Amino acid sequence: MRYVSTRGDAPARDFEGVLLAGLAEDGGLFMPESWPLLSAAEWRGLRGLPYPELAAQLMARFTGGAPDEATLLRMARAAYGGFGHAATAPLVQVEPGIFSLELFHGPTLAFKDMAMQLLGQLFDHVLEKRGERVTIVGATSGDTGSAAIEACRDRGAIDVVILHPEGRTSEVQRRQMTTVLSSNIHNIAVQGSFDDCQDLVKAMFNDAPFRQEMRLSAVNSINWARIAAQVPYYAYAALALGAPDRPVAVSVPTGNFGNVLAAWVARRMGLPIERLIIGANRNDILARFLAANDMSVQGVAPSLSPSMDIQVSSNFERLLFELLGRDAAATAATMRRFRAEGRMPVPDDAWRRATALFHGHTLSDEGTLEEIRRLHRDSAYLADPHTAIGMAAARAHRPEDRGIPVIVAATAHPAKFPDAVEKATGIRPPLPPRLADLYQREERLTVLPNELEGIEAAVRGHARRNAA
Ligand SMILES: Cc1ncc(COP(=O)(O)O)c(C=O)c1O
Ligand SMILES: N[C@@H](CCOP(=O)(O)O)C(=O)O
Repeated sequence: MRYVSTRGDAPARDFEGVLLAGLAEDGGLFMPESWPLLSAAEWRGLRGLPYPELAAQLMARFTGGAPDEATLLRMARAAYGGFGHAATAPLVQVEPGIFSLELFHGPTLAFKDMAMQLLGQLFDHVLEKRGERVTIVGATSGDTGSAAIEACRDRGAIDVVILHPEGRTSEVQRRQMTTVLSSNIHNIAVQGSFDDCQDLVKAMFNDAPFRQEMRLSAVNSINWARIAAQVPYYAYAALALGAPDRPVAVSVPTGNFGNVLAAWVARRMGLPIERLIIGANRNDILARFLAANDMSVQGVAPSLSPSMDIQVSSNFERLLFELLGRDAAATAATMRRFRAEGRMPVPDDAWRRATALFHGHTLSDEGTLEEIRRLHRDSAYLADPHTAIGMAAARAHRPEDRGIPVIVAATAHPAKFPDAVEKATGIRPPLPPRLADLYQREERLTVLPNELEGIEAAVRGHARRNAA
């Protein structure tokens, strides 16, 4: 299995090369050269498998034998063994035809653990095999950071530097990152937005000498391995609801477009996912694109669902590449114009193809609170603000055929956003016992302006051991 860049000007790599490289050298994102397709019989054969076995079998379709399936299974068992639910990702019926796929039973209480716990194992395996070290630089609006930190803390061959937007995460999210005092973990609060943090990360990757010197690697969903490891949970839910013999729809609260892209990949692999519904908060660039082919950046505004306070959705480039018929030169030119002008010129026929499958829905903060309240009142279900947006989007855009169930990605535990949940329901969800003293723990972080030079200097300081 080989991977190519969406911008067509970087060497193709194998899975392990893609894992370590993160972003392609031409600034593009890696995509499989061709899609692994499973027959209906093969999908049926996966029904009822425990989650780690399913994950290992599907990941093996992307690794091309390195790592092999037996190694992947060992990793998946280790990755998901510590989850707080025996099913790993339980599927809960919330109302007729609408199901919550709970992806928040991992150590940091958000869906990021589903991929990141496996990535921690993968990095260890590949780095040990090659006798190499890496410096992981990541951007977070709150959840990727803590999941990466938890997965990589105290690992000998990895230094981790996470950038988060100062003051724009929930307190629980910030503390989950900054209270990990392991010597290989470093948190930088950037005076800017998540988009600024993500730009800084991409700029570090595009600075070739720095990238080489620091041996940079990525844990954001720009790294294909993240997307691959998010595919199995959609298969797990769809198979449980009758796929491949029954179509399903999926609704995903969306920011960087990684999670919904993983559902799209599952469809590309042959699962009958009939509709993909995107929930957005006021930072609704994707919903505006779907409604009117208006992909224009308007500046990031804080909301009650801070993990989705994103305007530039990195993974959209992967869908664009497909919509443009895998024309890498056209993808690169479109991305250059988007960066220069803040507006993405998507050809009309490509936009129409996107709208045939994707539906967008925007919810205000008031609407989010109302949805949390409604879910609690009508279904006795406590949802975090991100999940609530996915639920509202599912109800608004579910297929007309009510026999098609909608799987809603429940992306965070309500205890990560206790203020919003309490405001809506009067209930303050408690943190699990292992995090009960989170508010008393010592924090360590550096606050820096949104300037590449200073951030690179900080990364260099933290990652000295990696210098070539
Ligand atoms: C809780 C939560 N929900 C939804 C999202 C949006 O997911 P994605 O960025 O993959 O679109 C995020 C951030 O990624 C998140 O942390
Ligand atoms: N919401 C995310 C933003 C980064 O997304 P990623 O999927 O690209 O890592 C976060 O919580 O950090």
